[in-house]
Amino acid sequence: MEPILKVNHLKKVFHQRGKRDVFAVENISFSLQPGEILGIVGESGSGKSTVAKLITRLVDPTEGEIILDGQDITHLKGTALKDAYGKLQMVFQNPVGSFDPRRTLGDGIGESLRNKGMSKVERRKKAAELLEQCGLDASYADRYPHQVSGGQCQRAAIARALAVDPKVLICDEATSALDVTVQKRIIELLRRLKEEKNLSYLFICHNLALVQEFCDRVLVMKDGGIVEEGTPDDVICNPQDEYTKMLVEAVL
Ligand SMILES: Nc1ncnc2c1ncn2[C@@H]1O[C@H](COP(=O)(O)OP(=O)(O)OP(=O)(O)O)[C@@H](O)[C@H]1O
Repeated sequence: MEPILKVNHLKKVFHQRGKRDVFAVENISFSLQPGEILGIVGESGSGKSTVAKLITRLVDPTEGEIILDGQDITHLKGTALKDAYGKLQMVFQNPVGSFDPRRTLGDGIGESLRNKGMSKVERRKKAAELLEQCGLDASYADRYPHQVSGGQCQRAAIARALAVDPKVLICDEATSALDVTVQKRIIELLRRLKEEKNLSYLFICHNLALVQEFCDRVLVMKDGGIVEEGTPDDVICNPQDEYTKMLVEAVL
């Protein structure tokens, strides 16, 4: 099967004026299959978020290529990049901060549909539908981000990500700010949506237990590189790499 996302020899060096360069991501390659949930773990600073930002082109790679659904998107710009990004969306750790505080959740969810030429009425209808798919009553469309709980806001953020019918969701610590029960419900929601919409997830998470429960495969990152890769049972229960062993022991 053709991977839905493929990353080849990706590298990112941050140049900082008057300071040493930061080698955040060094020559990493991996692929994500359709319908797969691929976890990325690693200690703080190992480069996980930079990988997400490179794939979503929030930052430009120093070297390497990013192939999304067969298309090389590494150097796309402007409208071409926007079009390609209909297939890929991101869900962040802090849902409240990811919405404009002066606009309702419904407006936030409908924003990306405006570019598709949808009328205001159609956008409202679609936002309500998406909220319901994500387990929230349609009336939440009229609430502001500060008027909902963290879990509800994350559901709205997932609804917003789904508005453009993506194929891949990148979840960067998407459940880390939520308490354990809410986290569990968001995971259940992501599981259900994956089946219903045939999504693939890149799931960046420092919680190894959650990765073990949720992911099909996991990459372990250290100092910008991948040091181990395999099923969560293999990597977490039987780590081969010394760093992975240390990471697993640290949470036991
Ligand atoms: N814009 C930037 N400029 C300079 N250095 C950066 C920049 N963004 C990230 N870095 C550095 O790149 C390295 C990787 O950071 P990154 O945020 O990808 O790590 P992470 O594994 O996601 O960490 P965490 O789990 O704490 O979020 C770190 O040393 C970080 O300080």
